[in-house]
Amino acid sequence: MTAVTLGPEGTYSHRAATAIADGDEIDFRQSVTAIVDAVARGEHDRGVIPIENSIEGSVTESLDALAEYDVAVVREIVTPIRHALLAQGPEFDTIASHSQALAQCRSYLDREYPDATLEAVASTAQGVEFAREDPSVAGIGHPDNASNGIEVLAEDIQDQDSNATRFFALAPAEERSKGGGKSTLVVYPNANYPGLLLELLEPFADRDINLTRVESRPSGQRLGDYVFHIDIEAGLYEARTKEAIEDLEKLAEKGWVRRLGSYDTEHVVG
Ligand SMILES: O=C(O)C(=O)Cc1ccccc1
Repeated sequence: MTAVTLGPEGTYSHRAATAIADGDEIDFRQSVTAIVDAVARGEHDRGVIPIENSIEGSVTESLDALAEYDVAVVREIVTPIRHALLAQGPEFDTIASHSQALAQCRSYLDREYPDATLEAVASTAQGVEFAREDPSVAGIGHPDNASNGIEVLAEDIQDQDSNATRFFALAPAEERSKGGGKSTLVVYPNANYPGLLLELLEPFADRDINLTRVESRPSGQRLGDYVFHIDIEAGLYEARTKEAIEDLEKLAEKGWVRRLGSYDTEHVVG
């Protein structure tokens, strides 16, 4: 098996991929969309992408890629995120990291480095690479990225100690599993009328199925038109889930319903 995740080496996504990869070869891409594309094309057996953070919320590029490409979600990995400030030394004026990491450390950065320029780059490890090449740049990432001239200037700089991120392990669409305690669906109703969202959620409430997440993302078709991402606490194999999705499909007859798959949550210590 081969896996693909966000690079370069040392990203949080890489750490999550390593935790589930069983020694498999891991390849890297510069964006979440490129990872999902590689799995959809069958270039890799597994892809690991960040989905949601406890401080900053959804990784919108991931949600949009899951609505666009036909892939399966086969595992969910939750891991604590503890950020360090990494640089060649204290003389830097720019802090480069993934937009989620910059946002997760907003209070610390405002307090300690109010004059620094914040630069969003492809990943945390990419920011550390830039810091390795340039003493005027610092990165934010996992402290294990400190090596080859980079030191840890501060640890645990995230705004909340409980900072955690959910990652999905993706597989080609035909490997979709119906077994597991949770499932993810993407719904595009292609309609807009009073009570639509209420109607979309009723099939689950009526069958006592708990929702763990509802997110709306613009469909890109027109302003005010949305795709909904729904996580439920039930497996696709269950009769109540099948019935709820049949109701959902009737409501979304002008659009579509995609079952991304069922899985169990795995907690991995960072
Ligand atoms: O850039 C990384 O290291 C990633 O894997 C994305 C990310 C960024 C911040 C917290 C969790 C995941």
